[in-house]
Amino acid sequence: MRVLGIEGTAWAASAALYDDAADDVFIESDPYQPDSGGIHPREAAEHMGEAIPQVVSTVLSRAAETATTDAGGDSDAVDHSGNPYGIDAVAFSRGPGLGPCLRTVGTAARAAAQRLGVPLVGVNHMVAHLEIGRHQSGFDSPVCLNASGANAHLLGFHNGRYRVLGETMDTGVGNALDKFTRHIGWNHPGGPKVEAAAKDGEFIDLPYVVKGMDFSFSGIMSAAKQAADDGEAVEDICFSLQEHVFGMLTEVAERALSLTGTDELVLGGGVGQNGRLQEMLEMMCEARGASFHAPDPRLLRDNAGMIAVLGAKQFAAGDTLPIDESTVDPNFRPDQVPVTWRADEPSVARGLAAADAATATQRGAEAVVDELDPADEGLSLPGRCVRKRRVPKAYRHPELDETLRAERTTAEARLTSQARRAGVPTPLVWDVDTQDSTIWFEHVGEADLAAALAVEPVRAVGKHLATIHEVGFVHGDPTTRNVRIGDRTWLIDFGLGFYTGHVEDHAMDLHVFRQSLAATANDPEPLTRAVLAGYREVGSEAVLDRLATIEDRGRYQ
Ligand SMILES: C[C@@H](O)[C@H](NC(=O)OP(=O)(O)OC[C@H]1O[C@@H](n2cnc3c(N)ncnc32)[C@H](O)[C@@H]1O)C(=O)O
Ligand SMILES: [Fe+2]
Repeated sequence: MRVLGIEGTAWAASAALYDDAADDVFIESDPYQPDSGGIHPREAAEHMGEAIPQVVSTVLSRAAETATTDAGGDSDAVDHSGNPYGIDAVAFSRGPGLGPCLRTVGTAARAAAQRLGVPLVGVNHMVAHLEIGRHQSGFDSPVCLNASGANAHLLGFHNGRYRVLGETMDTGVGNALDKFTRHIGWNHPGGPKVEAAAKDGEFIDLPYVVKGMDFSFSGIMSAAKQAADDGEAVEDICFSLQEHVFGMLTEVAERALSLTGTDELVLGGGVGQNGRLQEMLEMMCEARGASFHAPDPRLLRDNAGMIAVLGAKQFAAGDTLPIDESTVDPNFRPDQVPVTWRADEPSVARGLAAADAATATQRGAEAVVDELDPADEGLSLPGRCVRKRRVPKAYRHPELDETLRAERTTAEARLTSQARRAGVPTPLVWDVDTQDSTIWFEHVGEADLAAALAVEPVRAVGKHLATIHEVGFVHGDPTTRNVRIGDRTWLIDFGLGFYTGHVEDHAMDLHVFRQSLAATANDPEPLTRAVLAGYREVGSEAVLDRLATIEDRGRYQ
């Protein structure tokens, strides 16, 4: 099967030919390069108008040549399907992206499909960014980190869709870097220039914001611009931006591996070309015994090859688009796509129960937790005891690593006790060593909630979250792995918690929990209702209203 792919969501006017028999991808691209500043949507669309016909024509010439070559000179062996190129379908990027660019590309794709007399396939650009990595790696059901210009998110296949496990709460990662470089007068794209300048930089402290598997770049970008205005060396800012921003992405990727019990990670998106980001992800995966795959740069940045490859999978699954239903969608979210081509494949969370049962030592996203004999630790305690140690993360800059481990250990010890005083079941804290980022806890519960999801404990989590919010702090990472179940429902792991009275922060806490349910539950609906019902028992209606707004912002499903 041979598919013509067309891409043009923002800056890359690109066409490609994918031949599944040879697993060969031929790509022809013509990037739009603004003279100054960032991408101007109108200029970019004009570029698409001129460049798309040319790149398509180059790819069609190639298709014509290879159609006869493939046949070994015997043209009868080629199914020309009414065209001389042996092309079976035309796939195009339907969104997300810049409206004017998408419309130009949509028109070109419809025209090509009609001219060739083949079906049209509408591809989600984000899903294409991650499917290309899965395709190349041969992984079963990986967690996918998409680090692109306009987006940044973690996705995993579950219940027929790519679920958003976590994502940026504001700008995409590439756009964040590009905004900084624009501020200091560098033109688009800024990412590669940041990478080059970072080589000579030294570490300065910048904001670092993760909430469960979600994260935010607005604070760090303002701080970076301010640092430049204050005369800090640009190399130092670039170096530190990479250490913080990619540290955040690597941390949330690790949390997603831990939550889903998966040991496969693939990278996608233009920022994925960054050597430091790849190095961090590689180191993180190696430390936890996971496999990591980053596609070649030509398939990471925007390109039609990834559109053609996913287009071929969709076409094989019968997932084609009638011309009169083929309008583009600038806000097309990855979780809106029915994943027709993976119908019976395993969920990203397939290893959950097994991973949970595996060992007495639990390797969470940031700590190693061991059950131990208190006497061996020189402690005289009445019951079972676990030791939680935040191990240094080799991928993280040592200074940042030390700060985060110390802050989180302190926060965890303090908030675990405070939640308990507010009436929320949490383990007793036996001892704390902040130097060594270690806490000794009372052992609680029989299993993680993730391993045995049920309505009653989920309702209790809703109530517990409302209780701590009323006292004035958030948990920060309330996933189904941070809840222990047994005769009661305990909250654990308050390391990302902080004091706040803001409705937005409280609602984010609930949102993080709901996201973790959607990513791992077979039937998340009743669980979602239960957590809201539990919250309503003690919490404020304003928080529930805000949750609806947050989820609307991202149009979560
Ligand atoms: C919607 C779609 O149009 C958009 N695509 C996009 O923005 O192009 P993409 O090729 O995926 O990513 C481009 C971004 O990738 C950054 N970038 C490229 N090379 C980089 C590098 N070495 N280090 C850091 N960032 C880099 C650029 O600065 C730019 O922000 C998206 O996928 O979000
Ligand atoms: Fe992209």
